[in-house]
Amino acid sequence: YYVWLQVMIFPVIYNWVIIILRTCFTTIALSYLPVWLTLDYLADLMYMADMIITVHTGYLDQGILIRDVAQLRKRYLHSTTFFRDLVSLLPTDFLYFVFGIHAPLVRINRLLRIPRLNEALDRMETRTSYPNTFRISKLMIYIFVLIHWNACLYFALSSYIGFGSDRWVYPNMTDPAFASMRRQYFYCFWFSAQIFTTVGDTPLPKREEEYLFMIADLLIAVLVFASIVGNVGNVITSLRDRDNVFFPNHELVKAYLRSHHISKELRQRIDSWYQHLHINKKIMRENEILQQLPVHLRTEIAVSVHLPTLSKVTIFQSCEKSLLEELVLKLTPQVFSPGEYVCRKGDVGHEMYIIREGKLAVVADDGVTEFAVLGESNFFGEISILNIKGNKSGNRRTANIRSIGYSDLFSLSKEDLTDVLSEFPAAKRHLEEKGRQILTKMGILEESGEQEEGEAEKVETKIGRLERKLEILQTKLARLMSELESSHCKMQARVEQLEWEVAAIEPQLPEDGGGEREKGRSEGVAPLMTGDTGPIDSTQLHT
Ligand SMILES: Nc1ncnc2c1ncn2[C@@H]1O[C@@H]2COP(=O)(O)O[C@H]2[C@H]1O
Repeated sequence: YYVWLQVMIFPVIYNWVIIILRTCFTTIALSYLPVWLTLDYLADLMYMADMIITVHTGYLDQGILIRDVAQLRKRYLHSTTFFRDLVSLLPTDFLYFVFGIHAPLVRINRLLRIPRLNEALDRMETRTSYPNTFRISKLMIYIFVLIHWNACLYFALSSYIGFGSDRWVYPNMTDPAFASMRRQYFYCFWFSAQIFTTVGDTPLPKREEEYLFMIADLLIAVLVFASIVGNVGNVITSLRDRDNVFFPNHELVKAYLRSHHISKELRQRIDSWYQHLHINKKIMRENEILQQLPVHLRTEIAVSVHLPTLSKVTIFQSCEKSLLEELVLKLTPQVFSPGEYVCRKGDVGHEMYIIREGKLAVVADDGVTEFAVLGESNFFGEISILNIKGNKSGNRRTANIRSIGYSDLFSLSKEDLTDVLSEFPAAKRHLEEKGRQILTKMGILEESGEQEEGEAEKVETKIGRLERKLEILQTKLARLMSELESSHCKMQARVEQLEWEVAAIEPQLPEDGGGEREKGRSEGVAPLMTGDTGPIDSTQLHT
């Protein structure tokens, strides 16, 4: 349907441009008559096909897609669209027999199909990846059609007043320079464009008709001019807004730095950081941008953008997809400049980092000795946030990490990491193992801590086992309770039934039946009835 809408742009624009052209420029109309007639009927065929396609196009009714043709037909036939479509296809061409073939104005009803053009352009605008370019192009098309109509009307008015009768109208056709068809159209278009762009370099009108034409044109021109300015302004604003959403606002930061007399060197570093972001299209505020989307779509986007990076990270390679999906939404992009420290030894750790791009060095306190170089898909900063048992440095950073060039990292906060790892113990063990290796190498891992940890682990396993057993026992108890309850209910029903049966037998017993009963009682037989009508209770029955 979307493709068809795009196809429909052609016949609609054709009618909007050509009908008025042929009406006003009779030479153009008559010279290419066979071409125009062919195109006319081709456009009519497309109009017809459009009506058929509309009947077969489903629509959403309270979120449900209706595709039933009977329903679709009913809806279309009862709509104003159908009426308008029908009028736009009325065979007004028969009026050629009355007004002659040189009166294409009889087809003016074809212009009624304009809503189709608007619908097509609206849909394209929402789908295009370049909405601003599209908006400007759309505006240009509208302005072109407007100038074209005005050009045609100017030529028609000139013809009515008389070509060359004064300086304002179209020059006399006897002048060979103005006789050709192309020159006629281009001159009129140029004249009309001059008015609409408010250049105002047109000859002064002489007659009242000319004044009226100019006044109407100038009024429209004001609107055209305002809409051009407004639209272009909107495009510029939306481009700036987009930049401000994608990247931190540079202008604002610059103004702040200036007002606080920040050193030139630092300002330059900040400028080059901004430059790096823009040139390499490093979007810093992904989470904010995607915030407006529903969670499932946000996850899908984040997964498709970042999963390739995450799945290259060793600890996450063996992880389930669900862990990565959870993780991916919690990552915050960060960019570090050359020579900048990501973390310094002894600082309290609040987050760990995954390297997306770039190189970072693990450096000694002298800032020169490099212990290791970390590259793409490596991670660091996990030791201080994992609470590894026996880690002498506690929650402090164990090393200095410095960015060699520009480095593009993902940071993951301690809270988010703890959240995710609580559900994925295998990944936690993996991370801790790597941390422990580094700590052992550095000699800052207490053995007793490790043993303690081992014991703690054993206790944890035992607790886990006991918890599971307790759970099983609880389930069994619940089952027994429900069985007991159901047998109790059955018993009660049985007793009630017996009561009714006894009550039914009672009146038929012989007179001395009471004596028998007394006898039975004295012999120790449990009584079934406490009175003549009173019910027995279940405890009595049990005894
Ligand atoms: N020798 C090393 N090789 C690789 N990474 C290291 C080395 N030493 C420290 N790190 C990492 O550097 C990080 C500094 O902060 P953390 O102590 O939180 O966690 C540390 C480790 O992830």
